[in-house]
Amino acid sequence: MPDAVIEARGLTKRYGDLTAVSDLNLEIREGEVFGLLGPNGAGKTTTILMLLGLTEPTAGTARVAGFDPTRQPLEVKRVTGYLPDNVGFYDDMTGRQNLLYTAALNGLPRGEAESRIERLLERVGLAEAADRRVGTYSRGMRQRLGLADVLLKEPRVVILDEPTLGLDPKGAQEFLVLIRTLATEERRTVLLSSHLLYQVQQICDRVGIFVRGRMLAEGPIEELADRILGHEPLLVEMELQPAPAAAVDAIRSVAGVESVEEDGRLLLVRAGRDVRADLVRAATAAGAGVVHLRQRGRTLDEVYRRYFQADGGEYGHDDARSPLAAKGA
Ligand SMILES: Nc1ncnc2c1ncn2[C@@H]1O[C@H](COP(=O)(O)OP(=O)(O)OP(=O)(O)O)[C@@H](O)[C@H]1O
Repeated sequence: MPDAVIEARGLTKRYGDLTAVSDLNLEIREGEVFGLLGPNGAGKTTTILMLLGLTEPTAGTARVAGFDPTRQPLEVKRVTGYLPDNVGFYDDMTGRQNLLYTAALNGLPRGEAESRIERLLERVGLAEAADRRVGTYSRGMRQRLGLADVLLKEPRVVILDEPTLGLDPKGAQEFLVLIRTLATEERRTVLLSSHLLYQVQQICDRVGIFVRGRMLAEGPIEELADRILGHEPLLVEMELQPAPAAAVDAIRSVAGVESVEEDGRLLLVRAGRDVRADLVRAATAAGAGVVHLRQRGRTLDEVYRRYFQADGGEYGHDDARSPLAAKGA
């Protein structure tokens, strides 16, 4: 791919017996937002550290803006802004002072630094809090200051590790919109990692699903859904109260319904087409009340779960460790 800004070929990292990243192949184009998605310990941070030249791969190669992170770490650093999952600032200094400090470290002339910082503080929504001590900032404000810090050197590539971690839903949403503009308005290339599929999928052009060091699938979310759920029947769960036997028979005879199973108080209806409206009509006509109806499958939730199951089913729906448990977080 000629215009790939981030590239990995067979990238592998082993720590003793543990393979943290296994044979990763990846190409991210200019102006693209790519989400590396997977549960804790999947190997996302290790991948990022290899791309930044902060840890050496055991095998394989990487390129960032044409540079080899292992051999040319300084060149990679010059064109890449990195926001780690735990960004550090001097708490006794104000937001503006922290940015001035970074600008000085990067050798930016004072006048240029001041005007750039003014614009960035405005952009990340910190203009009013700029002269407050960072120690008084919320997690969301620190993240926004982190983004301003990353953008100071106008990087071509922006890499963010778990950028929405610890943010409330509104803060996360605002921060994601800000990240999206880096690609859409400025053609920067963005790689972010997250275990919160629901949060980040909305701004990613493509995602890679990462489990135990391996990228199991990669592409736009809709394509992944088609690939894994493409020809499957729809599954609808219903709860009826009252639930006369005649209603279950009526549901069975709705055109397109392939099977009806009873699972406690739930009816699981499998169908070859979207039969939801017909199910409600049939049940109601037979004297039932529909108190719950939900379509299972063909949702992102299902796509994610299937990839984990395909990998050995480590995570179930109700497992607190499951990425799905964080849904809506
Ligand atoms: N320096 C190290 N030495 C030994 N093992 C390590 C080291 N760094 C990471 N690992 C292991 O490599 C695996 C991948 O870790 P990594 O931090 O890349 O995962 P992650 O997907 O970023 O997860 P998290 O969201 O928890 O940071 C984990 O099993 C981790 O324990």
